[in-house]
Amino acid sequence: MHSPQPSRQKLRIVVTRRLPEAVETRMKELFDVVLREDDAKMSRDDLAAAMRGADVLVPTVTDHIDANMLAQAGERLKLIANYGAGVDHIDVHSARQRGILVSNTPGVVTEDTADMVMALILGVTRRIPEGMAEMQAGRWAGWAPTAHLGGRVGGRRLGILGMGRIGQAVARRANVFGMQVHYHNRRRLRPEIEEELQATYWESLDQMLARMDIISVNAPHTPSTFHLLNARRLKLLKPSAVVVNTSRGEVIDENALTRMLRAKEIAGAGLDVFEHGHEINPRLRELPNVVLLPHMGSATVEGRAEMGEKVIINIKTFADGHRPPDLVVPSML
Ligand SMILES: NC(=O)C1=CN([C@@H]2O[C@H](COP(=O)(O)OP(=O)(O)OC[C@H]3O[C@@H](n4cnc5c(N)ncnc54)[C@H](O)[C@@H]3O)[C@@H](O)[C@H]2O)C=CC1
Ligand SMILES: O=C(O)C(=O)CO
Repeated sequence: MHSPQPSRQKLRIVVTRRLPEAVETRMKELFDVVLREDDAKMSRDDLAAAMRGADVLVPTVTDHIDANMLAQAGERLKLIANYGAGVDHIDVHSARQRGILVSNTPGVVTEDTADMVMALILGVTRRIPEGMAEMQAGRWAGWAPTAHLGGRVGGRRLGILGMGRIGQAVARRANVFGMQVHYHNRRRLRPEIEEELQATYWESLDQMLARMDIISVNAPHTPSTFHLLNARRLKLLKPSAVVVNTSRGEVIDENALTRMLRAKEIAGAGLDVFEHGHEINPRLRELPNVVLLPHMGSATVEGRAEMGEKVIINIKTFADGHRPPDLVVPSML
């Protein structure tokens, strides 16, 4: 579909953030690459300039590449090789219309992010941050039969919203913890996978929400999932329910969730991602029944190195005139 590209050395690669050192070293060996000296998020103007000067841009989730930015990019940009699995910060449709390919790094983030889902579930249900705060403040007065009581996760009904790579990895873990796995997904899984995951499918998201003890959000942020968990749907949850989100903040109406947590209409939440990036609703920070993490679901040394390797493979394959293996096409979204 694309004419053969100029050789690797001739492609100018521009990276928007600092990447793990080994990844940057490998990129320098392989490509004509412009790396960052500092690690601040690029301003819109700097990002626009980076896009104009690159054959291949390597952005991250903090770079908002909308139709307007793409319109200013000029003719040079051919590939956006995203360092990350989620691509909701890139207007993939506009890129496609302009003949700019988009690739991402799926798969290598799966297990680490699923681990973090379990950490959030346990953190909220077993009240880990509250216990830690007590220890750090020197307030612990010793073991007591009625202190620090949380809820047992074994036997609880876990509803996974978005049963893709990460959702399925969460299901495997949840089975080991003795939870009952339920899911809602755009498409139902094949029977043999459902059986392996011991997962019950709900065609109706509303019906699933009303019956779950814990909800894990693992569907990507797309136009069809924006505020999928809106005030109306959040109200369907049991007051004892816990909501965990490691996908993207925009899938949940954060203000509605905050209001309901404050009113104890939802028992707790574990959030790794927020509706407005790192600007989180300040009221969330005041709540004891909430565990907040700074978007660190995929943050392992191993995972971040593998994400870099994936980016490099996508660029190399493209530079050799082939379709990048992790090409994102609008119909996937
Ligand atoms: N917190 C973190 O550090 C990380 C967050 N992520 C986020 O997790 C998301 C999911 O990643 P993967 O599991 O690898 O993606 P995936 O594409 O394998 O799975 C997503 C699933 O959601 C389903 N889905 C899409 N729209 C839906 C809808 N409207 N209703 C129900 N289901 C819907 C899809 O059919 C698919 O099965 C990424 O898009 C990214 O935003 C990914 C990695 C790390
Ligand atoms: O990969 C992603 O989508 C992330 O959010 C960070 O790893």
